[in-house]
Amino acid sequence: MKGSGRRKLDQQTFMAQARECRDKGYLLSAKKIGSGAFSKVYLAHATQERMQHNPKLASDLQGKRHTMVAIKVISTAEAPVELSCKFLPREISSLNATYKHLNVVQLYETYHNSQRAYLVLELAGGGDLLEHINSVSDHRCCPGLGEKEARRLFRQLVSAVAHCHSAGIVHRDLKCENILLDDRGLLKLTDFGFASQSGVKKALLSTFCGSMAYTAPEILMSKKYSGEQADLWSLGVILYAMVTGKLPFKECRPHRMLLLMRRGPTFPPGLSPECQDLIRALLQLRPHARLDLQQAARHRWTRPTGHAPFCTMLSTSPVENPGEPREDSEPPRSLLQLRRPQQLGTPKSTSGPAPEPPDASRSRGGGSARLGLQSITMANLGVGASRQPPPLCSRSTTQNVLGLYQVN
Ligand SMILES: Nc1ncnc2c1ncn2[C@@H]1O[C@H](COP(=O)(O)OP(=O)(O)OP(=O)(O)O)[C@@H](O)[C@H]1O
Repeated sequence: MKGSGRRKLDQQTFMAQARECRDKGYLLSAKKIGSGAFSKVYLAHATQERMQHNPKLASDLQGKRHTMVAIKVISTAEAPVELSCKFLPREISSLNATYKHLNVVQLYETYHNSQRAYLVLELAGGGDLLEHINSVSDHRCCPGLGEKEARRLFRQLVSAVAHCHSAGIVHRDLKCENILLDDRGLLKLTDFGFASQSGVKKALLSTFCGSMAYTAPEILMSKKYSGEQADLWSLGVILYAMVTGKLPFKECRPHRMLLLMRRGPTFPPGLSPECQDLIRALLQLRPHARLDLQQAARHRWTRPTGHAPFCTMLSTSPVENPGEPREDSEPPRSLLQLRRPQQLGTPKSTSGPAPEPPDASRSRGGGSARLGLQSITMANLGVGASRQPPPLCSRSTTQNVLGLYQVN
């Protein structure tokens, strides 16, 4: 279709979406604040009438003193059937199960027709953690966030993940792109499309999920795994990315990735020994050897001497815990500044052959990532043998987080 024809169709689609939202009590703005493979996320306003009919929305927006929400519009008619039948229901039920925590994006309501599904979400207008790390790195002319800010965000992240786990939800796709910030600098965990309901039995899982750079070794090895322990590994990768502006292990080929994991992370000079210790304790090859969430929350880096105890942090009750004030001087970013770098907009597919992502480590799993892994075991990776000191980082293993999207 020619450019003008495409634009006209897009306009008609948008008008239809705006009408459908208005009928439900939301005023859709033309401001697109994000997109996925089959979804677009718009800024919208809830009408007073809608708030009167939706107590979740009313209580939350009154506290925030605005009427803005984010509406995620999913083109179910165009998407693979798996999305409507599997990933979308999973996302909705996980968001319902994790309602309500200050650091997990809230789902206010959903509606759908034969063409589209709509998710009315809490607005997190401060961009994602990846953008934040990159912009702070540029600002400081030094990769990564300062440890003080990283600690503030990490505490909120641990709290969010603990809340999900206590609600029986394992995320399985924890990564910087799935962590949003709001205008107050509060962290909001999102994108539960790969989440799994672990239930009471906490059965071991076997599906390959997530993005390779954040994926736990046991998943790369196609082992049955505990979703909780796999999430802990991803937390270690995210913390490393926050404090260094880089990924600890960067390889497209799973077997090479496993070798890097076995060697362990290397750290830039100047990073505190406490922070290094916490990262190492999360990035343990043996899932059982990883710190659990309670231990991560009590670790001396997370809660240095003089910090108020953070006992409310791991509260399992589904109520808001008090947010922590921003300690850093980074000003909150306004919605007007919200944008995604061009290269982040590459569509991702939830099934079938994905359009080639800019970097394979960003693509979401799938069978191909497991090829050739069957013969790799903890034993031949040398787990348990004494560790060699990690080699100096080479460029390929310490790619700047931004660089991830520039590699083909
Ligand atoms: N609640 C929100 N507030 C602000 N922005 C949001 C919100 N939810 C999503 N976004 C923006 O929209 C983008 C796409 O959202 P999301 O990742 O949920 O869509 P998706 O269809 O699951 O994407 P993918 O195809 O990558 O899985 C996010 O990266 C983020 O920038």
